[in-house]
Amino acid sequence: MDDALEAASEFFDMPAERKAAFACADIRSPVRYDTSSKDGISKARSFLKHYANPLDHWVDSWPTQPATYRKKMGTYAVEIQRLSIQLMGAIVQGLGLCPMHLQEKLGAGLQFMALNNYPQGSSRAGDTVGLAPHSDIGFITILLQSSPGLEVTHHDDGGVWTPVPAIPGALHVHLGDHLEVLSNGRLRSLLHRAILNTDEERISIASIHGAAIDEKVGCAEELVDERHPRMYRESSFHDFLDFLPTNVKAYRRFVETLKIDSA
Ligand SMILES: O=C(O)CCC(=O)C(=O)O
Ligand SMILES: [Fe+2]
Repeated sequence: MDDALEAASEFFDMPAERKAAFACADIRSPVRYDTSSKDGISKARSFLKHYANPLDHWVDSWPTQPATYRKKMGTYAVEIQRLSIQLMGAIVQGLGLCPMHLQEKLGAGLQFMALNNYPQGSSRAGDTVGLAPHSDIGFITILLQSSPGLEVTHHDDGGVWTPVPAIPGALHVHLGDHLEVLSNGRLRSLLHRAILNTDEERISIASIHGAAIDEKVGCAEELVDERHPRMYRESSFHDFLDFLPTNVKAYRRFVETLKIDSA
């Protein structure tokens, strides 16, 4: 975990032109660096996003500088992917589904990593939010943060934000839109955001785990019955990417757009 944060930090410390080599307007690009977001809120954040599972398929597109990047981030990615499968096994079992449900699909599934770099914030400039509220696609997100900044809200809390402490050696795990769909609404995806620290810059590494890029995710049949009608249409990660550019002005969780109108 320390090595992963160090690799991320060394990447962001590189001169702007080196990092700009990974800039790409196409959100489907396997590697993408940017210094701004389209939402008009997450202005201070810069990020590097890339796929990671299976590692040997993607690692050749990763940065070669800093020299240890591929080794350090690759080791972290493989361990986190393994952890995601263990956690998903427990979650699936907790839903009363067969523990083997999804195991194969997850092994060949999506691992999408977002390395985020937030500068030190200045409350005087009113610069407090580093990343606007959103939920993640995928089943679960495993997040590592160098210092506090992640905040979460319960759906019924009316916009009360709770900071997630940065405990050394701890990972934060939250649920994504596709787990809400899979569980037919028994679980809900988590709205979260990042705020800027006034005393230090911050790095977070979010690893999103889901079904393969083109695989449609729907409600588990075992969780659909007369008392629990199917609540969501099926969708893939690709469908999510198609939706993203349309979700700029008035943000909606992707999963909201999948709801089947029960009327
Ligand atoms: O920086 C953080 O703590 C949050 C990052 C995040 O939510 C994301 O990359 O999806
Ligand atoms: Fe997120």
